[in-house]
Amino acid sequence: MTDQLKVLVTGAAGQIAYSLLYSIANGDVFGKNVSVSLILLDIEMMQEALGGVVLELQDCALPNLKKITATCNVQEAFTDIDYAVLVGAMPRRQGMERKDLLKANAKIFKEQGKALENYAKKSVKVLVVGNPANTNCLIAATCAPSISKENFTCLTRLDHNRAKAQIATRLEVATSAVRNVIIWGNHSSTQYPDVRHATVSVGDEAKPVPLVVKDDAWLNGDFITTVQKRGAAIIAARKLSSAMSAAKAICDHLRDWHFGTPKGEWTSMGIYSNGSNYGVPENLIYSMPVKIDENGYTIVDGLEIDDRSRVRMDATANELLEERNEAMKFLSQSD
Ligand SMILES: NC(=O)C1=CN([C@@H]2O[C@H](COP(=O)(O)OP(=O)(O)OC[C@H]3O[C@@H](n4cnc5c(N)ncnc54)[C@H](O)[C@@H]3O)[C@@H](O)[C@H]2O)C=CC1
Ligand SMILES: O=C([O-])CC(=O)C(=O)O
Repeated sequence: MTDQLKVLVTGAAGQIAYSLLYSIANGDVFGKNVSVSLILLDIEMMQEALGGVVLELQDCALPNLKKITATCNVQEAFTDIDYAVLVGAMPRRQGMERKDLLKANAKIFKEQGKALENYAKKSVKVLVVGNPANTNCLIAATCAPSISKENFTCLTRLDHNRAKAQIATRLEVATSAVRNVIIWGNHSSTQYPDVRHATVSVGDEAKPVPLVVKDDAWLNGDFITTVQKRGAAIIAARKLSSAMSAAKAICDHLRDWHFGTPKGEWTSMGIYSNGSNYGVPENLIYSMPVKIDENGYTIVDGLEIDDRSRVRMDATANELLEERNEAMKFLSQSD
């Protein structure tokens, strides 16, 4: 494993980045034995504020933080990077769905896909956070054809963590006792949070979540809608979208991708579908359960899908197909 990493964070003057950068720079994500060069990209207008973020990072006096580069220059930002954490994008406001952001944000991911193609290492690992995350990720991957599609992922770990926390709260157990929830599909209100294969530790035993919860009406109803609508609930309360929990989820996603998932556990990531798993159409970024080791991620295959799940998984795929149509129209109309 390399002992030096170049990590790009876009939207670096924004609110998610403010909660994220310390953890990356402190070694909580890539380990304490790795020195990190942080590249912070934001638009020109935000450079003064970004300068303040740099001052604060310096003042943290972190031993692993080798270098900080703050820039609005895309070529400088993307050159030779190992990780691209693409956060920079417009957030939604109350009353919007995440797909309403596609028009505003698609051009960012087109430009950054091209920058990945032209300047990044071919082994770069890309995490798209900016919404609509799945379709922005597909745009970036489409614009970077020489980089393996497997290297493009989007963040659904926040939804995964939300699902886990809902179950843990309901059962009054630690979140660490709940394993193997799944988020299927789009990071949107059509996502399907699935606990049919999840377990909860009771004493020394891992028991199926549905057997321990003993309330299928809740599991098929309020549990699902709470997770689906959690982002909107946070916006309604804060008048700003989630940032602390989003940053934590980004760290979880990156750490698992870098070091692997714990033995016996999977996680949820938005990944490229080649059409071979769970009836998900080809050429979508769709959230699925994955296990990760030193060879990369593998989709957890062979889980039984019941009729009710099938309907939910297809509904979220259909929404992604609609978003893809809009995105491809945008790509073909713009140069
Ligand atoms: N996938 C997920 O689970 C989540 C996704 N999000 C999304 O993350 C995105 C960022 O959210 P916040 O940090 O709260 O927004 P924010 O508005 O606080 O920060 C966004 C930053 O991106 C910058 N930016 C805009 N265009 C850029 C470009 N072309 N290159 C580099 N930087 C650029 C802005 O200047 C701003 O500083 C939003 O789209 C939000 O909806 C938020 C929470 C969870
Ligand atoms: O809801 C939003 O717009 C922000 C987000 O993606 C989330 O909190 O999951």
